[in-house]
Amino acid sequence: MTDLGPLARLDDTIRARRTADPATSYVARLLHEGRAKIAKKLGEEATETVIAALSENDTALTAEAADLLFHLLLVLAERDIPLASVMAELARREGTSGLTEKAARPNALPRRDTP
Ligand SMILES: N=c1c2ncn([C@@H]3O[C@H](COP(=O)(O)OP(=O)(O)OP(=O)(O)O)[C@@H](O)[C@H]3O)c2ncn1[C@@H]1O[C@H](COP(=O)(O)O)[C@@H](O)[C@H]1O
Repeated sequence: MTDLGPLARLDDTIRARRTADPATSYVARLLHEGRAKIAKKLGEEATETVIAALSENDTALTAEAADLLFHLLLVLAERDIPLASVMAELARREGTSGLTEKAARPNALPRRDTP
């Protein structure tokens, strides 16, 4: 099973930094700048992750994935959504194929594999 320890620890650190001095804490500074700036930052990191995903550079993709997770935790912290809630949602989905779930949606159209 994946060790979520470091992610949970980082989440605790981020939430503890909410009241830190923006002059000495990146987390505090970004939170101080507000929701729009944090969301924009997450978008930038997502784009950088996509670019890295399309490259053959595993080191770059690993680093961008870390940046993306870090900024996602910031977005959640700013909204006061516990990481545990996201984990619980993933646990709820465990064992349900994405294909099965999608087909069961109201108004789901039959899949067309050919154009
Ligand atoms: N994991 C991280 C982490 N990952 C990335 N970053 C910072 O996220 C920022 C954004 O990355 P970019 O490459 O986009 O930086 P940039 O281009 O200079 O950003 P912009 O000027 O475009 O806004 C950088 O300053 C990185 O250093 C992080 N900053 C902090 N942490 C963790 O958060 C903890 C608390 O940090 P502070 O709040 O700074 O004490 C640290 O101890 C770390 O564990």
